[in-house]
Amino acid sequence: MSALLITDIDTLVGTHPKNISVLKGGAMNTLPVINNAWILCEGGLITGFGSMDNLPADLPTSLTSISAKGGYVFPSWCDSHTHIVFAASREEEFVMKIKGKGYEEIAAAGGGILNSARKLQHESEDHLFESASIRLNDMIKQGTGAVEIKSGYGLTFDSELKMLRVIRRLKDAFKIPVKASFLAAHTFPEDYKKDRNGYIRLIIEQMLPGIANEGLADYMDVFCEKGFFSAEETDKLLEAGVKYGLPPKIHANQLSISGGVQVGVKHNAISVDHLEATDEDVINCLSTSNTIATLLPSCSLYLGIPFANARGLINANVPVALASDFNPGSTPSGNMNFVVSLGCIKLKMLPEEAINAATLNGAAAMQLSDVAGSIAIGKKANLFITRPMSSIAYLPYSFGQSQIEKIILNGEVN
Ligand SMILES: N=CN[C@@H](CCC(=O)O)C(=O)O
Ligand SMILES: [Zn+2]
Repeated sequence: MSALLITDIDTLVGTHPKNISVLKGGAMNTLPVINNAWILCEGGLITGFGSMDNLPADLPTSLTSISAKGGYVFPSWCDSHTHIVFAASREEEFVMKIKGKGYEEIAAAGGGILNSARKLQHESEDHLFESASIRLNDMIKQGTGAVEIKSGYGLTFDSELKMLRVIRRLKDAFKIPVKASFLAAHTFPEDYKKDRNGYIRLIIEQMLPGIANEGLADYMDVFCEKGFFSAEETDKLLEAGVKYGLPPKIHANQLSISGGVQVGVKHNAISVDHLEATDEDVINCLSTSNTIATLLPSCSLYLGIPFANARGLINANVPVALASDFNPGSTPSGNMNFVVSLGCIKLKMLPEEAINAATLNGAAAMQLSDVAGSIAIGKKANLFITRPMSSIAYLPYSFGQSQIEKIILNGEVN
């Protein structure tokens, strides 16, 4: 693999000191840059960067050199919350929503997650891998360079493991870091609607040991929400997950104050995600923890539900991450450029805050801060080069349009 040198970078963005793994509160507004810069990648890693005035003379002999032609270079987006393994789209529900039906109503009528679970049961592992690969390639073209993917459309022992095996294949096949979350507790399958404890036992006594045995998951996820899993049920599930070495990353407070944040924090969740419903207790609870608040503004936009209180969280010194939530029901989009724009437009995050939330804090929400999320020596050389832009703020400002010209993965132009 030859080394890659990128020169003539108008602005190299996100040159945080390597020891900073997550940004909280006021620190989220600090986005260090180098103007008129170069960056060197060797062996798939960032091995040097600096100002063009100090371009080293002793460069590797086998070197590919490209000019950024006055564009900006960013660390790739770190999308820490997705559900991209699914069997089929759900545009029939999209039309129901246009006609006025709500997310909970559609779910109660057998749509929603159960609809996706029905569609996934008979889908082959190969087919799921192929369709998820197409989605992941699209996301990479839009600047994503690290991703978390959830199970949760299986809801049976075989189908949950099938989903997790697909995620493992994605881990092996793609050049970007991929993390897997086990989300059998996404909803109660039809057969267990009247036997909730039975399903929880199935997860704890059969699925978790099976998954641990094959090393298929990195995290335990639960949809803690009215009509789905209660705080008490979530507590039990997270405790079991921790016993099998799976730290929690959970869905909390999407539709109501569910108690999920408090339960997540109790079990040292890496992140609690959604938080469209938030009150003072939730913010206070997070502000005294190390748990990241992962906000998913594309979901709010698509479902027409409230946007999370990013300002309240940042003001309370909580680390905030932004992610896509790409899934067939509530967010059929994995475009992180758009997520960053929504972070600014609807969550009132400053461009620097939104970019940090979608890079370094996204990496932290996948425990990947040592390899991704900023421009630092030794991190993976997953980057994107933009067109020339007038400022950093132009990126989220030009919403719905891509400024990305080139994708670099593992130090190679893609
Ligand atoms: N809320 C739970 N899970 C997904 C939606 C799943 C679906 O509707 O298929 C989410 O994060 O939005
Ligand atoms: Zn989700």
